[in-house]
Amino acid sequence: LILEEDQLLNSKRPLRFGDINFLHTTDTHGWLSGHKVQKTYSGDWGDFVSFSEHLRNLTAENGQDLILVDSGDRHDGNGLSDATSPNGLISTPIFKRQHYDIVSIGNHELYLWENTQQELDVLVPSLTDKYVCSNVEFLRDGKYYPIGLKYRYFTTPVQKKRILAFSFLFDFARANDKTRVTPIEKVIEEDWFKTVLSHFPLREVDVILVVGHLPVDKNVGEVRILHQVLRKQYPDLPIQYFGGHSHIRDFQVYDEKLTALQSGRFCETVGFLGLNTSSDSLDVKQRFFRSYIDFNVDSFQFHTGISSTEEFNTKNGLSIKDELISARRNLKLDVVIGKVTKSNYYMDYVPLSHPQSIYNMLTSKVLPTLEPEQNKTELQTERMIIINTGSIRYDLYKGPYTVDSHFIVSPFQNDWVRLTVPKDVAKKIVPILNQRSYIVSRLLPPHHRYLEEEDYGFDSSEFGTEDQSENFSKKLSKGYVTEDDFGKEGDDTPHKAVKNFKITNVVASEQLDPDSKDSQVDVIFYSFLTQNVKGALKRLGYPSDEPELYSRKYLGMLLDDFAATNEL
Ligand SMILES: Nc1nc2c(ncn2[C@@H]2O[C@H](COP(=O)(O)O)[C@@H](O)[C@H]2O)c(=O)[nH]1
Ligand SMILES: [Zn+2]
Ligand SMILES: [Zn+2]
Repeated sequence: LILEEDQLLNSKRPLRFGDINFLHTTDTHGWLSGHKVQKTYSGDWGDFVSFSEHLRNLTAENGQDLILVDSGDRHDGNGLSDATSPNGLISTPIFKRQHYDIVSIGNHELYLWENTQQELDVLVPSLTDKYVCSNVEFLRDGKYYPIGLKYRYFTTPVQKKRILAFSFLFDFARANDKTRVTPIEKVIEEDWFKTVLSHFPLREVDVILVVGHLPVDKNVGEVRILHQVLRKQYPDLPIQYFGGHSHIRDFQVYDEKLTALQSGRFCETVGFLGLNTSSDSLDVKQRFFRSYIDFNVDSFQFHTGISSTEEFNTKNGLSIKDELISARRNLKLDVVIGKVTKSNYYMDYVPLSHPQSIYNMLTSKVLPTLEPEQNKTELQTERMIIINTGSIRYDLYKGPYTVDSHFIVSPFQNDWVRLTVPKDVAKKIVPILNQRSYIVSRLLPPHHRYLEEEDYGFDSSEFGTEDQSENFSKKLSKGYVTEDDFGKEGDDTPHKAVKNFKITNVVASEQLDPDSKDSQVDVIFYSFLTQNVKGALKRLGYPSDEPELYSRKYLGMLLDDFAATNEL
């Protein structure tokens, strides 16, 4: 069948269902109301619930199971989750209206005790045995307790498959002081873990499921350690990992019966995994099928075969959509403060020096507006302001700049602190902070190449503006083109690939006089970076005291004020 080009333009890659099928979300970061200015990701949590309800019926009718899993990071990145105190107050109850079979924890649930408390008060009690945390515990009356269950052993409703599930967070060193994260290499030596493996021998288990908030790249780190233990204990069993944290789409084959799926970020993707457990003779591509489903109603309706929106919207889905509308209204998230008219500002679709780089815009226009709280007599005439690029969470698109915008771009309400150091020392701090990836910079799939600054000549046309060149693929909307261990057909919707430029760990706004060589400089940075900056100064042979408070007007507030009085 030769489809007309416009049909091809809107074509989607169908799902291939297995005995057991999974839907995976990760790093949703509060984006439950969808992306208002990006049609590709315009689906909201109500649409996702409608989609999953139809898919559960569809699979059950075919004698198959559908399992839903989420691997954490459920706030910090959108006003729906971050415009309340504690953040997540309104968004978590909406999140939990989705019927998950396994929910695990991300590092963003652990920076502040108030967020961990919310997991314990809201999600754990309502999810009961579905909240699984194998290596994170909380402190109560001097004793550590698991957050939820350390593992879950359950039987699937349709196929009656016996699943042994674990959930691991990466070796996170910044958890609040009332929680603790035990690295995987230690967990596998703990009695409870060994007891579970011996209590559920091969004959008692059909599938091992690991839902984790950690990158699942088979060539690096912690998952490989876990893989060796599980594969040894369950030599011939299908094992399925779902990972997160690095905000990428990726799929990796560890062996014929073990694969790992990562499903992006910010409600841009619903990861799908179809697993055939029935036959032993299947090769890996017959046993596993993966898809990265664009988080929008077109994709959801296509995969459920329901063309009418009225039929697609379920009762729960519609009620969640209504709840999202009233939540956004109550939080005033769509109240307009200013306008983004000049251009879109991107995190890594353009190099840092590009005028459309969001880091360029922030360091050149917004950070210089930061004013000290203390009297200026104690201050130096020159200063540099350092931010970590991981604190900037999303692009800023043309259109109204609203109350939601600063939560989307920079949700962290960190104070600014100050250290005064000689200029020649100050100028060496940023290069040191950029030497390692300890302040997480984006991790793209191993096949994906970052572009360097010198690759600047690429087509930097606006995201979403289609150039009308003859070539068919050029007419596709921009989006993910994911290359993984199964090739480049994993995205459910063909896109024209966006390009990603390498982004450093930190960037700085420098107001330094090139002529004054030996002056002292005020180095201003987020309180969040204190240990990193002090570590860099120590490496420079300039150990420092604790920094002083400079300002409590966090970046999101600076951006709001700038947008209210300037054209962005
Ligand atoms: N400036 C701040 N940056 C923060 C803070 N909390 C987290 N972060 C940044 O987020 C990434 C981790 O995000 P993830 O979604 O990949 O888990 C972390 O590496 C920091 O760069 C904060 O309070 N202030
Ligand atoms: Zn995240
Ligand atoms: Zn994370």
